[in-house]
Amino acid sequence: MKIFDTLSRKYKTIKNPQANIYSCGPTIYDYIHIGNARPILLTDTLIKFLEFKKVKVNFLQNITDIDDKIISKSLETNTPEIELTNFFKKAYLKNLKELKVRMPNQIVCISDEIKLMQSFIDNLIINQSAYETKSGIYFNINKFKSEYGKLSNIKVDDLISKTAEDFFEDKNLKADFSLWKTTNVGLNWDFHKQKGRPGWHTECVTLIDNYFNHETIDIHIGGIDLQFPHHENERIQFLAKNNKELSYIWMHNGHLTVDNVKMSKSLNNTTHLKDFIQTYGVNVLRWLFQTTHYKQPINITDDLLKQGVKFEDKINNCIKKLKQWLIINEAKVEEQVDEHILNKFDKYMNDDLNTPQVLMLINFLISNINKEDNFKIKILQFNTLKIILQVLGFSFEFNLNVDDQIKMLYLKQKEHILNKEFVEADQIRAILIKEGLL
Ligand SMILES: Nc1ncnc2c1ncn2[C@@H]1O[C@H](COP(=O)(O)OP(=O)(O)OP(=O)(O)O)[C@@H](O)[C@H]1O
Ligand SMILES: [Zn+2]
Repeated sequence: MKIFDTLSRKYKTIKNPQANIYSCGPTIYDYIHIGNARPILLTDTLIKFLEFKKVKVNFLQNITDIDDKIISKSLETNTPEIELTNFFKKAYLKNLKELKVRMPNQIVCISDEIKLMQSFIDNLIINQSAYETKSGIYFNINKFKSEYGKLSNIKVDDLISKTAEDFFEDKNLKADFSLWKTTNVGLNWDFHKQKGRPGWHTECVTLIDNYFNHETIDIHIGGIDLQFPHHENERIQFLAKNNKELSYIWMHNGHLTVDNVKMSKSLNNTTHLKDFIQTYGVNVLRWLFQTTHYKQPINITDDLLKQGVKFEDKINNCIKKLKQWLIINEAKVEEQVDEHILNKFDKYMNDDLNTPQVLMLINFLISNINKEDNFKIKILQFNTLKIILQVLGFSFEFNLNVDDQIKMLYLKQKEHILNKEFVEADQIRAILIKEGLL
């Protein structure tokens, strides 16, 4: 499969029978919003497709439960950090369940691996890629001037004038980022005779380094806003410690926007995922993300959401009609699939997850199924549609088998309608709606 790699700015191919994948998880100081769900569902679609292709996936995700934003929220709301992060961790895991994602093989909270981070940092100090000052421990960018900035196409000299990293007098270079912050505010640990906590970039890279045995992973995923400084800083630390690339492919998703502005907590323009799911359901969200190539931004509008609801209705109606058709024609469901269409699906997905093209294929299949009279072709196409929808993570009532009693009721209801016995027909109608046949 071909995927665009942000580092080389080229398409790269995933060929191995096994893939190690890391996706930056959320910082848990609030409910996640639907923008945050974009990298989650991108990772899910990618993994479901790779597994469909029989690739064995090992997927690791972190949960950032040590962070400045968490400390601020804890102070603001007068809630202990641990209470706060426990609450939002539970909410996050519930979100993953509701999204019906392929769960990570491991989910690791940063606070459970502080020792690992300390030993990772010690490694960098020993090989002079990091240095200690009063305010903390910093990465020594001077040592990697030719490598640093490659992922985000930034030159170190430009960075020094632009960087937003806090400027501490005791850093060698303004752009040197912190691996460990000396502080006694918020949760902290003893390290090098000072109290402090790890920096965010070190949190992620340490997990990757440890859980994937210091080897280059296959795919690293995250939103485009993380490309710099977060991913740049992850990459350079891994390179400094292991003298290898962190990831073979860096995959970045575009933003979900509102009025063409990034959906973001700090801008107060978010819709919490839990609220979206309650109003629209997960299928509409998956559809929304698949309408556009994952690298492109998506601007969310009421009109777009209406189209998503229509898409879901269209599939539900197709399934209902097919069930009715099977009853009337006393036909049995068969297993065959349309290999030609599946090959097309494969081709589009192999092409850097071209989901917009796959959605067109789905629409084509639905209209074919609806108008097809030939029993074999109709079922063949439905089976193919079902596989495609499942790989894309959609949930529908795919089982076409109908209980004998419900079949009889359906036939009876048709008879009542024919005889103009509308009261009786309506009574049965309510049952049939409940059973998903009407
Ligand atoms: N509007 C968005 N569209 C797509 N992806 C997003 C959006 N906002 C955040 N992400 C992604 O969600 C993931 C989790 O990020 P993180 O927890 O750092 O979010 P965040 O930066 O706190 O969100 P916010 O920007 O709202 O403060 C990251 O991969 C990030 O790139
Ligand atoms: Zn990360």
